[in-house]
Amino acid sequence: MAKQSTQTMSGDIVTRALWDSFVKLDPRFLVRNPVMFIVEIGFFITLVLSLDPVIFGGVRHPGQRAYDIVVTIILLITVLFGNFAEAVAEGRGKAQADSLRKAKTDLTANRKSQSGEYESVPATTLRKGDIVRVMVGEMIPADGEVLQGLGSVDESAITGESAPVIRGAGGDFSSVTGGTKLLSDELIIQVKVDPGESFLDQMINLVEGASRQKTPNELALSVLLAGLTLIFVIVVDTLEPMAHGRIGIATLIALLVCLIPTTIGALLSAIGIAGMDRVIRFNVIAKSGKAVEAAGDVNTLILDKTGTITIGNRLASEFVPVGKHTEEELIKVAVIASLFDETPEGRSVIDLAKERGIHLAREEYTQAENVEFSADTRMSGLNLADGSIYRKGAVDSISRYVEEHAKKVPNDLIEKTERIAKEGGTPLAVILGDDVYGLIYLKDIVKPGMRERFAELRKMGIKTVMCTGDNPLTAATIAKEAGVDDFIAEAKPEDKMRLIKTEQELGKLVAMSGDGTNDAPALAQADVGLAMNTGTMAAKEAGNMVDLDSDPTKLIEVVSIGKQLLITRGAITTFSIANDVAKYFAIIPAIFVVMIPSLQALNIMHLTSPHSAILSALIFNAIIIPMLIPLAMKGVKYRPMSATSMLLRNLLLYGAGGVIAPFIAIKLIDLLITALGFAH
Ligand SMILES: Nc1ncnc2c1ncn2[C@@H]1O[C@H](COP(=O)(O)OP(=O)(O)OP(=O)(O)O)[C@@H](O)[C@H]1O
Ligand SMILES: [K+]
Ligand SMILES: [Mg+2]
Repeated sequence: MAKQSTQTMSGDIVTRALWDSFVKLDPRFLVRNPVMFIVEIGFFITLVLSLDPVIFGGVRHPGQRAYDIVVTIILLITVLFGNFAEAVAEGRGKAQADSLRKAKTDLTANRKSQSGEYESVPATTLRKGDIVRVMVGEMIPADGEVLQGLGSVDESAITGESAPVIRGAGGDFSSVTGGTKLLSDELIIQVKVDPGESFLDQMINLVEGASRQKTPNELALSVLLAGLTLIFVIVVDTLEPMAHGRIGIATLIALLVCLIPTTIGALLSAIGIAGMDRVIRFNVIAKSGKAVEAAGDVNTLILDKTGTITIGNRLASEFVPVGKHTEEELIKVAVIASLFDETPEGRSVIDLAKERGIHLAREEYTQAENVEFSADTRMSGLNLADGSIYRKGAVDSISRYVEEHAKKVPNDLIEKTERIAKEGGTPLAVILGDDVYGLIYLKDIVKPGMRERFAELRKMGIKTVMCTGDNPLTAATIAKEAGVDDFIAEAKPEDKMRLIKTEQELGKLVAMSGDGTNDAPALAQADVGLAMNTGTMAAKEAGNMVDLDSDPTKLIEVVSIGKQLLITRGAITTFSIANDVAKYFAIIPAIFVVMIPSLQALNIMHLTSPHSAILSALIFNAIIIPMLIPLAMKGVKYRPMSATSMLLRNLLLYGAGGVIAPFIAIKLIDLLITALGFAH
């Protein structure tokens, strides 16, 4: 979905946004944005004045109606520009929602009835708990979990990724999404959602902004802006009697609009929407704007070792016998322990054994009981019908198992384990019964460029913690090589949870990624929980973001996007307020020089007339909004650096820029309208 539309604004989006700018003039809608609402009220007042200049009393000046009309038009344009900014930001999401809706229409399902027969029903009638059968070539009718079967699924309607993915019963690849297509085999699926709550429905709501609520930060900023607005309303109101009617109502309204923070008021929601949109274009679904903001504030990043920091394709590269055992004996035991182990590690043991000339047929072991690998036991293997137990697993888990049977592990086990671990490899101990035969050396390498990325994160002030089920020595080697700040080894899923809680107790915001059901509690506990799309339903429900590409390293980019959102908002707020202050100095002297001639000394801008000063400022105030739309949408260019140097740099750039820009622009506009003869 997301990848196809990389353009910032397409023609369709702009046309729709232009129309929406007028729809959004509805005061019932605009009242949610106090700053722009005040501008709209000002517009209504000057509109009435344009019709009857003395409706509120006072005397009619020559040329006043023309002036009032011009002010009215500029005020209307100001509001429209603000609406346009928001509409453009929403536009891309709406276009995406339209294409997602197409994936939803008119699906039928084969639902299992009471009698056990399958009957064809519309997908919209499916309920949580229903069982459906999907045949090759059919669309999967609802979100659910595979109960039976294994097949490849085309998820491009949702992920935009054309390569099919494998989905099957059990394990962490069992969840399927409604609206995707089964390309091979047959699946029996249990429906996990009621109508309207599906992943696709949620995505449509999200990209469309229908469920968008102001985030706590946005709310705080809105209150601040409303407060500033109120102050200026009071200030301008008290000016009125001082001016003894010499300053017209339209001028006072124009002055007010110039002083209140219209720029950030107009762009605030566009910045937030664009931030979520950037995440979506990155094929990550953020369930709320709050999640994206939290990503920007993250202090601690928890990352898995295998597959995140390392390539993750851990392959067996050596068999290391211990004690009195030979390599051949070791290989045989290792192969039996791996016969039905479908993990990459398990398959690679079989492959290496074949290279060494040892091959055993699965068919001879159909009576055996397969013991799947789990992150809790950190072992896998086979129980034969004759009662013999074959296992391979983490050396500490295996050692504990052996010692529980009152046996001692061979003396050379520790020394050989250390050798592998110090090289950054994962040692797996292999046992038959309680007898340790030796080690499998699993090789894994750190992904290229990891060191640089962690250095960037450090510059942003983010601590990275590697969390792994591997032994402390391997963990230390990989941690050093990759350049993470800290690590925990021999970690079980619940240790991640403990780590998150400890960090949070220190006042830190924590981000993590995960895919398994046992990651779900930690994903829910983390401030940013990025669930993999291939993961279980529980994980996807617990996290506040879902990565459609299932790439755990994306957490790093998500944090950068969040930071960029916060920085963009800060930069435009600084610019907006600096602008307003500068406008104050530019136009106030020009206006009051009429009343108090000694103010002439302050009139450094030498604008043609009070009216042209006001109009120039008002025009600048309006056009700065569309000029900043691209920045609001794309975000301020972000370089990793510490928060303080970032703050200083932005204050300098956007603060100083915001002070200087209006002086130059207003002077230029004043010259232009003077040249055109509108300055009176
Ligand atoms: N297929 C397997 N059979 C037996 N033991 C395994 C298997 N795969 C991994 N192990 C062992 O279990 C340990 C824990 O594995 P787990 O997948 O939980 O963590 P990890 O992959 O080492 O680290 P990370 O949490 O970074 O992914 C591994 O370090 C390894 O010693
Ligand atoms: K303003
Ligand atoms: Mg793992």
